[in-house]
Amino acid sequence: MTTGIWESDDPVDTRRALSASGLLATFNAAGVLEAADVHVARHACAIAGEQDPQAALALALTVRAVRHGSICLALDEVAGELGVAPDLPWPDPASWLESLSSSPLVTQGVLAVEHGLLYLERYRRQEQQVADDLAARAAYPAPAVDRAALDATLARLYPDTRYAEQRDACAGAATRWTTVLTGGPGTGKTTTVKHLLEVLAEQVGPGARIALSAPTGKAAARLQEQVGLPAMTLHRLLGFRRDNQTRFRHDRSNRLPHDIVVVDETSMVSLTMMARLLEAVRPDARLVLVGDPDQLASVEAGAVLGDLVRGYRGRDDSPVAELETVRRYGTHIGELAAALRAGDADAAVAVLGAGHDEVRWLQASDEAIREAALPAALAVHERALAGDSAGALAALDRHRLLCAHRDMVSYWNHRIERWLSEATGDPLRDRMYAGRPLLVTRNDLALGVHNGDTGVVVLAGSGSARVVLAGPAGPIDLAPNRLADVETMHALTIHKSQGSQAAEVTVVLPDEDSRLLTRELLYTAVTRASGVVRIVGSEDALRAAITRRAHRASGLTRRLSGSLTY
Ligand SMILES: Nc1ncnc2c1ncn2[C@@H]1O[C@H](COP(=O)(O)OP(=O)(O)OP(=O)(O)O)[C@@H](O)[C@H]1O
Repeated sequence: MTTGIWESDDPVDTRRALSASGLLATFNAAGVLEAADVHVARHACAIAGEQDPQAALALALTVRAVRHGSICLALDEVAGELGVAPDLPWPDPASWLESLSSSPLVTQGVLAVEHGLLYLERYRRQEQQVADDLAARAAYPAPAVDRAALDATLARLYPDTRYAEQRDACAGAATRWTTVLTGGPGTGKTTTVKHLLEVLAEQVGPGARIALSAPTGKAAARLQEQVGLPAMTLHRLLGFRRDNQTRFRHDRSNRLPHDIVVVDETSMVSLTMMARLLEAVRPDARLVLVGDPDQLASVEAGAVLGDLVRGYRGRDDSPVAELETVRRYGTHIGELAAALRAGDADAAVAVLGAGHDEVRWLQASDEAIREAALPAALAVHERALAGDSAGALAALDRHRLLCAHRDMVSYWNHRIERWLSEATGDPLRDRMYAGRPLLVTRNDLALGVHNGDTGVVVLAGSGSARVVLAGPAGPIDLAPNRLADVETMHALTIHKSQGSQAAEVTVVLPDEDSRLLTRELLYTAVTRASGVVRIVGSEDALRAAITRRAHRASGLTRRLSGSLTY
């Protein structure tokens, strides 16, 4: 019997491509390919005049790989990696690859084969561009450095050797055009960014133009709050274009004017965005990429930050500065995060089982979730009814309930609304009830709101409902009917929580056999908490999460560590 990733006998399942035949139909029926993969492959083969079913299968699997976050596909590994259906008619990898090299799909620029890896040509080009731009930045004549000023400033910021890794990171950023600053929670990334900006602004001189940026509105708002300088989303920095979703106003022919560009939460930057950023930053501008490579990668394809860290490892000229020492002493969240990063399940179980107030482990029950989530929902509701926008937004950040799966998010959203209604006596009949926590799910340029922004419905003085969103430059107040794309946020997927933090976080683990349950997912969830983290789930689920890695194939690490000269 074949075991698919998703299997369905339902004839109206939208993942079934009913018009498919041959290999594509077989792999679709087995749950390996979804309808979208099949349709793209069939369409491209028809246009290119490719009739070989194995070539169509290779293309469909590459589309599938990109859909799952990879940049490319290793044909010799795909069957093993999927771990499914050994009795499916997988072609022999060597002859499959061989025949692909002369496929019209390759000669007509749909697919590309490089070093045994299969790419959609667009992603191969972007990956090469990222490697080339980084190489060009490294080869550009090094910035002129005022050594005396640098040494004096570093001595003032770091009077002793306690923060040597931060000092080295600042010194490196002064002497290179590109810096990749990495570290887990509480290792001092924010403090280092502040210091590094001081050092770089002094080196550039009066009037230095600084851009602070992050991939999401929420992350940009947090960066601005922490650093005390205006920050914006990467999309805004690069300049939205209404006519094109993946191109920006600033590019190679219209570079950003800034002398210093800092990007926070770089783990969330996709390959496409990194390519756009690198082509827009002037070669003689300092670029500082900050992030935690152990977190979940971007929603779109690529895990660029992790690739950069691995690709530069061991190179004398590496621009990577790793902060390894946790500076928030006594934090058990830090211990748990370190255990997760190291993949040490026993250590994670020990920290969680020790009964610390800061890190709690609860068996799954409605009561556990109710106790964790209801007080925060009540606090938001109370402030919202009082018309206190700032208080409601602050209460919103007190607690996050995080789940792996979207269906669990809607389940808990309904449960919490019911508990809230019972506790307050408010039937919450109105869709936009006071205290409804909101997550924006689509950018709206006209309103200045971004996918990922959070907010709350607040009762205004007139008694009418208003939506108040936490924007980078302060609260954004809107009439509810102006926001079409919002979801209730009593609970949130871990993916959507990336780039945000809350004082308390409750993580509901899915079943141990959930394919979403990976070390990166759990690590990302745990590191969203600044004060208290609760894990709700079984030991089996916890251990399964720590063992399973989120793998994203790309050739960037090899391009960076390979034969390229810098
Ligand atoms: N050079 C330093 N001097 C004094 N205190 C420091 C220094 N570096 C870090 N700290 C302290 O350590 C703590 C963590 O630092 P910081 O907030 O910069 O870390 P972070 O990596 O940005 O954390 P997070 O990812 O959780 O936001 C803070 O309380 C900060 O004040």
